[in-house]
Amino acid sequence: MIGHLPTKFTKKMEKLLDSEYDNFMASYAAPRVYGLRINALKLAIDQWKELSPIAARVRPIPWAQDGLYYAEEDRPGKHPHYYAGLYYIQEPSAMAPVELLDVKPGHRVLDLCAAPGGKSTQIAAKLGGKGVLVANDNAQERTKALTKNIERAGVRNAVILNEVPAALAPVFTEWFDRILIDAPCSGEGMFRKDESMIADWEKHSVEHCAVMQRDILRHAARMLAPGGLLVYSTCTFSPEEDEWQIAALLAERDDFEVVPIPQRYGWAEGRADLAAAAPEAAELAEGRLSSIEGTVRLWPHRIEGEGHYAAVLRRREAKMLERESARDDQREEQVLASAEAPDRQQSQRKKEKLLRASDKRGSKAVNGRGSSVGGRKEAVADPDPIGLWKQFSSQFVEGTEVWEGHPIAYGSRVYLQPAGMPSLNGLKVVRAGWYVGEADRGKFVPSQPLAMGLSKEEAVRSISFRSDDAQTVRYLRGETLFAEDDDIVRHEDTPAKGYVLVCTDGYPLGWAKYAGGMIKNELPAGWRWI
Ligand SMILES: C[S@@+](CC[C@H](N)C(=O)[O-])C[C@H]1O[C@@H](n2cnc3c(N)ncnc32)[C@H](O)[C@@H]1O
Repeated sequence: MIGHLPTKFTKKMEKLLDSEYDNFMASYAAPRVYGLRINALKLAIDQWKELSPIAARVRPIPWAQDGLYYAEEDRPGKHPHYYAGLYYIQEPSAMAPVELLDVKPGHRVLDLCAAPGGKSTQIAAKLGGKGVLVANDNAQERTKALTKNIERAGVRNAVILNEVPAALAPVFTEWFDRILIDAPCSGEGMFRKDESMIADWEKHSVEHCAVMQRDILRHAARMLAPGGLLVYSTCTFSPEEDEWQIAALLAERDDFEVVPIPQRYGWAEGRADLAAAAPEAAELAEGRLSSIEGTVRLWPHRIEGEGHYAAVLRRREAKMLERESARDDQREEQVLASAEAPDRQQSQRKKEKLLRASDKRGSKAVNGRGSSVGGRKEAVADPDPIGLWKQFSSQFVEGTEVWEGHPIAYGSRVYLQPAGMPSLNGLKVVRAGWYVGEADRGKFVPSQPLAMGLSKEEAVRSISFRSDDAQTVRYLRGETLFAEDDDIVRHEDTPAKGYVLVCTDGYPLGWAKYAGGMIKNELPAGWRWI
């Protein structure tokens, strides 16, 4: 492995690490560690341990509340609990940034570079269903995995967008309490986990990444409410992408300050000495430059995890300082005018195209993915999808009257959108909220994300198989199952026939339709066991 590392990289690291260099290089020969994070939206670690065959072999990840190391041979991605969204498989160091973000239920949180959604699902668990998660990624293809991961985790209060930060900033100015920038980076910290990152590193230069990061940070700063926190993280070691980015932001924004991260778990402090070489460092007072020591570097030779960098920044309560306003606003407008115009025009053109396509089909949501629910035929436009949802939910779902969020319709699809969102007009919206289903020929068809976001108790009809029962995998493979009326858990006055929530160990996997002893599988093809 060490032999594959580019010389340019090893030379740079030698200079950076000095006496620690040999230990660092030795870490590439050490086996990598594996992590999963229990989804607190569904259950607590202790509850999962009672159900899981691998519970005896996991160990806590010190810096992550619900994080656990597991043994590679246990392959938790091949267990029904994974399909039920009981955990997310995530590299241990990658769990650190959200722990630093201090998310509380009720916050408005932006995950600006969110795909495939590891940190979004972690944020959602910390919100506990209260407040708003806006998960965004500028890569359309990657928002598919993001959406599926958020939906599998049973998140009810997320809006998923596919935008560039410049398009979001005017819509969400000073709107968020918490912002995470898990920035696209040169990925030097991931060389051990994923060797393909080495080829990428040689292709995408550190300088190119640094320019992108600067742009992302600048727009993110506009979206943070005074008093709010922003966490900036990368999985790379290059100072240009780490400490330099923080130096540049501090130089540009007097109202931002570093919140020092306590040195624990073998984490190392950020390198103010390296920040001093940033082009903007000369504009920084000594105290602000040295505050960059309060950021952290996670080195693979010091911890059980891959390489990472993280900084916590607070926007002070006071409004932006006078000095900044005139000159910087002018400059920012110029940057926006040049960067934003093509993006927004393109976004508007794309949206219009999607809406035209949607009108033609008369049924599809603005996400433009054109996927039908449950592999069925396309839905037929219905004049009142929200009315049909209300009717459906009053019959099939318990307790919706206390749910947060309000129904909105895009074509025939219905979403529950978190309260208080600004208008999303003009933005590329992948999910306008929790996608609960769609109207089709006067009926409401519940969605897979609705199933995943419910608890067993909320469905008026359910059936649960143990995770080691062959029926569970058969359901996940899309097969028809057989049962008796008495196997369907329901209220006395509810007939056995109809939609039933299929669960494993009590946690939802998807819908089926029960009639006369047959459980007809409604699991969409893309959600099946592979
Ligand atoms: C390190 S990955 C994020 C990983 C993710 N936070 C997770 O935990 O699963 C960086 C992401 O940033 C996205 N990205 C790159 N440039 C972006 C931009 N200008 N705005 C928003 N997202 C961007 C990439 O598509 C990529 O998905």
